[in-house]
Amino acid sequence: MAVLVTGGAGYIGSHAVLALKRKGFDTVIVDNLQTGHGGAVSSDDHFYKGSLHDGEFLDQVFTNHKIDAVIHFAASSLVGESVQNPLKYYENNVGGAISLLQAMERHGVKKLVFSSTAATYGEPESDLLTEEDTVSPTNPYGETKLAVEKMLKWSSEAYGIHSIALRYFNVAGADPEGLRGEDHDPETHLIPIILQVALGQRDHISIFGTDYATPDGTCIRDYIHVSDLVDAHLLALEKLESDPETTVFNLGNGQGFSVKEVIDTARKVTGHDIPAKEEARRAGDPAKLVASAEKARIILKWNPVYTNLHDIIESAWKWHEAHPHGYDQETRKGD
Ligand SMILES: NC(=O)c1ccc[n+]([C@@H]2O[C@H](COP(=O)([O-])OP(=O)(O)OC[C@H]3O[C@@H](n4cnc5c(N)ncnc54)[C@H](O)[C@@H]3O)[C@@H](O)[C@H]2O)c1
Ligand SMILES: O=c1ccn([C@@H]2O[C@H](COP(=O)(O)OP(=O)(O)O[C@H]3O[C@H](CO)[C@@H](O)[C@H](O)[C@H]3O)[C@@H](O)[C@H]2O)c(=O)[nH]1
Repeated sequence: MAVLVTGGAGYIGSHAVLALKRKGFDTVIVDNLQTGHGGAVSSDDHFYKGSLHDGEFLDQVFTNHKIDAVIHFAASSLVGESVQNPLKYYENNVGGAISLLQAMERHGVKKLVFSSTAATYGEPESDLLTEEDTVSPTNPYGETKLAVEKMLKWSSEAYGIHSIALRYFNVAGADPEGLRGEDHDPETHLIPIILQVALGQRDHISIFGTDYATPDGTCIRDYIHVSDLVDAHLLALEKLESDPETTVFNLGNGQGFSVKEVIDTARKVTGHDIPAKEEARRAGDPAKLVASAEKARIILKWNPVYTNLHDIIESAWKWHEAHPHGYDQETRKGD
């Protein structure tokens, strides 16, 4: 029995594949490499290059392998881009999930773990967001993820496809053994951009907005290490095995850091100056997103290891120093 990982050549998906294999699972990867990398796939992986939108392609994958469960990472996932091009997000995230669920239904696969997001909440009504808080996204990306969560609820009732949606807060860091890391092109995420400045690949980091209602005026986010994050997926698979209830969990560290605090911490980690320029707000950004992950800690028995921002940035820095051009120089498979 294998776990199908959609988006398994992407940042988080490739770390999940490693974690699954380290636990002895057989894995199958589906990815169209629109933002993923052949270099993030091992030569011995079952890798299918193609799109979720292609039902016949998915049928082939589900026919070739006995798939027991799916972890669905494949999506478009940039807040700012989603405001500029919302239909791309509805097409890829909602359309892709529909096509995947239809294929699962055709092939009798009943377990799904879904990458959802803190962006489903919108402007928070409380300091620590729980799964009970109001969901009211401030950007199309969050809307599409919320739409999929709702589809999953109805698909559970109608087709018996049970799922766990994991609402990630801001994911950062790299595989502790250095085998995978974060490489987006163009990079838009705060921590890797800061590290590109430290590497001398950019002159400065832009701080998007200094007039938010936060202590230093910059946005606050809850950063979570990718290894801790993927561990929760394995626990979610176990939970679906023993108790197939469709539900949602937050994944974060419960501690918020402002953009300025992240830059300061990166200066300490890297020993570089990292010049910063204050600029206008980026559309779609809520002021503050910090998780209560109590539900995951209690029910999934999830116990994150990297609870310190310094350690998370240090782990990302090690990968960036070792791979200053990301996966570019590395062997690609499946191109
Ligand atoms: N990075 C974060 O901080 C964060 C936070 C919350 C949620 N998420 C979610 O986690 C998931 C993974 O994010 P990531 O940062 O690894 O992004 P990523 O862009 O690195 O990975 C996404 C992968 O999916 C593939 N893909 C996209 N559309 C596809 C399609 N139609 N068919 C086949 N493959 C397709 C891409 O090629 C890529 O390899 C996404 O669903 C994202 O919304 C990420
Ligand atoms: O050059 C930059 C890049 C980002 N930021 C700010 O840094 C914060 C974090 O931004 P970023 O790293 O782009 O992450 P988010 O926009 O918070 O979104 C990430 O985190 C979400 C969960 O909170 C996920 O759903 C998204 O997929 C993922 O991209 C935001 O306030 C940005 O405005 C800057 O000030 N300068």
